[in-house]
Amino acid sequence: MPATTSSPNGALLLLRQLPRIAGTLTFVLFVLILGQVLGAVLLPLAAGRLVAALTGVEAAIFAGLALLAASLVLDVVLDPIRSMVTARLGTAVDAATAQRTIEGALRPRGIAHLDDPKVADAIEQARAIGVGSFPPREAVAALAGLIPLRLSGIAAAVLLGWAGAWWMPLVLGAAWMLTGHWQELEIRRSVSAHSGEVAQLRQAAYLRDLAITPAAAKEVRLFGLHSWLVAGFTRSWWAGMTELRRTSINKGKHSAAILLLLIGHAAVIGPLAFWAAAGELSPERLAVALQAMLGLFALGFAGDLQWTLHTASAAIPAARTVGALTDDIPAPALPRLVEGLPRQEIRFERVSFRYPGDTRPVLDELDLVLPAGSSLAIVGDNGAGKSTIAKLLAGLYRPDGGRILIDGHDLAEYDLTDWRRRLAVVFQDFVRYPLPVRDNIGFGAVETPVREAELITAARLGGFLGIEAELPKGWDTPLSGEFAEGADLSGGQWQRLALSRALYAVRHGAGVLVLDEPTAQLDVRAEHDLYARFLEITQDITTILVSHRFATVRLADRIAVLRDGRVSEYGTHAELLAADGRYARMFRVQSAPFAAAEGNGHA
Ligand SMILES: Nc1ncnc2c1ncn2[C@@H]1O[C@H](COP(=O)(O)OP(=O)(O)OP(=O)(O)O)[C@@H](O)[C@H]1O
Repeated sequence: MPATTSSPNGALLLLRQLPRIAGTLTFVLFVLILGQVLGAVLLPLAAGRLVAALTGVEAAIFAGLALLAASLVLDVVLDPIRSMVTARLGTAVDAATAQRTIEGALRPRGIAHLDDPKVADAIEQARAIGVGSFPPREAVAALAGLIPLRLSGIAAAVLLGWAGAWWMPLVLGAAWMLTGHWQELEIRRSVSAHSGEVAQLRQAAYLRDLAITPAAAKEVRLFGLHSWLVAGFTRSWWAGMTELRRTSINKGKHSAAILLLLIGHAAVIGPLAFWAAAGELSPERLAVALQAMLGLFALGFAGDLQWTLHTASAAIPAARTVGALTDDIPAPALPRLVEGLPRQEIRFERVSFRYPGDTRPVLDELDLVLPAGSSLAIVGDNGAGKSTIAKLLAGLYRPDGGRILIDGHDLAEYDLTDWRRRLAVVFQDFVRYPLPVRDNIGFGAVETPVREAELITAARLGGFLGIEAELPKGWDTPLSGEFAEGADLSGGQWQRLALSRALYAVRHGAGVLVLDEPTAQLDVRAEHDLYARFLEITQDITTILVSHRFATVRLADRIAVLRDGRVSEYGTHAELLAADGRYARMFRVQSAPFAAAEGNGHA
């Protein structure tokens, strides 16, 4: 999963990308910037003419006033337009950065890259959280301020050379540029040192979200976390920002910079004063030269503009890193799996797997066979690797060793797009989309428009039918209390919805159904109803059922017990009970309270 190394200079990268992101807007902005610079050039010339008028050259008054008016018009009239263009360009850059990040994060066929801390960091940074909520559009605004500043500094240098002497801008310009460069280096060092380790700001963002989003609202109140959250957020935020703002300049260099600038100015003012006193420099030229000399500061350190530019543009190389994420094998290079598989079996052959960064394998040369059209329940302790099997089957991770064979075809050698359409999976941590019910179910086959009849059939099989009738807008109710006429569901209702989504996918051609703890949140009746429909649901398809409930497990044709990364027992419910191994013991433990209750009832 190679990611190109990111360039630390986001500002340059931003400048290079601007014409590609929004060519016309960039062009307009640069024309406006030139207008602004022209205004800055005209101002000292106007002052010169006006001084000339005051000292007797009467005709100069008109030219002076005209130049002054032109300078004001360029500044006053163009400024709001420039702000508008800058804002629109900034929005375009934000959109392009977000799009690049989204595309890059979604590109790899698996999800292992999301477990890679480097990629996770780059994603955080590209989201512009890492560097203190400075979105890239602020870098565009800083750039739009910095470019005219620098150009007007160059223009001032030319004027100083013309009005004073050719060497003056060289001496003073060099002093400003050198001192500015020292500070720029400090800023860049600070941004690149801290943008990579943004733990404090990430922590602050997490605490903020805990406080303001519904997900944790219940527990935050129950545990009385209010003060803890506010104090924690404030501490992390300021710690992060202080770190980020720490652009300390070396004291020796700071003194040298002040001395250098003092010498530079003295070297210019001295001769100007001397020449003016000696009558060798006209008052007009003196006025222009002095104004231009003051204007040269624009070549030096630009404080917050530079800081914002480097901080806010840090998201640009990060987005490039994420945007450049690739798959090990480009998807188009892989052949497509034959349609309608499996017809014979799904086979895990000596499959080993450990999560990125983990040392302990979850699966260790696991062998497992599931005949097509039948159902298999997988049982095992918490953390045994049951859900991991589902993730590997969906190609979300690749095995480190061994093969997953679909009718003899190794999944690793095929384009997964078609295979994933064959899969309908309800993960244990399925997503609760805050979208209309219709979409929540329709996501099972997103490429076809949702038809009412299919929606109803899937909802009936999943046990959701009837719940929609109680919702404010029926099938079109957004499933979140945060929307007008929206509603939230109970845990069990969400589970029925997720099941309906998977069964909707089955009705659209998915031939393998994977249910990870499908009854964990169902009430007794709903669970019973599901069992009653189990045969109808799994008819003609291949089913994998992960469950801790033996009443669910025993519905399956075969059962596999997972232990130490391998299958330790395999067979029908009756066979495994007869074998009197671990399965039989677990079954007895779970059914004991019921057996006792029944016994008491009969007594
Ligand atoms: N994304 C991940 N990154 C690192 N480790 C993970 C990840 N997901 C799961 N694990 C680890 O892999 C092991 C197997 O997890 P898995 O979810 O497959 O277990 P399980 O058998 O489904 O457990 P349960 O019965 O609790 O649902 C666990 O030790 C877990 O901590």
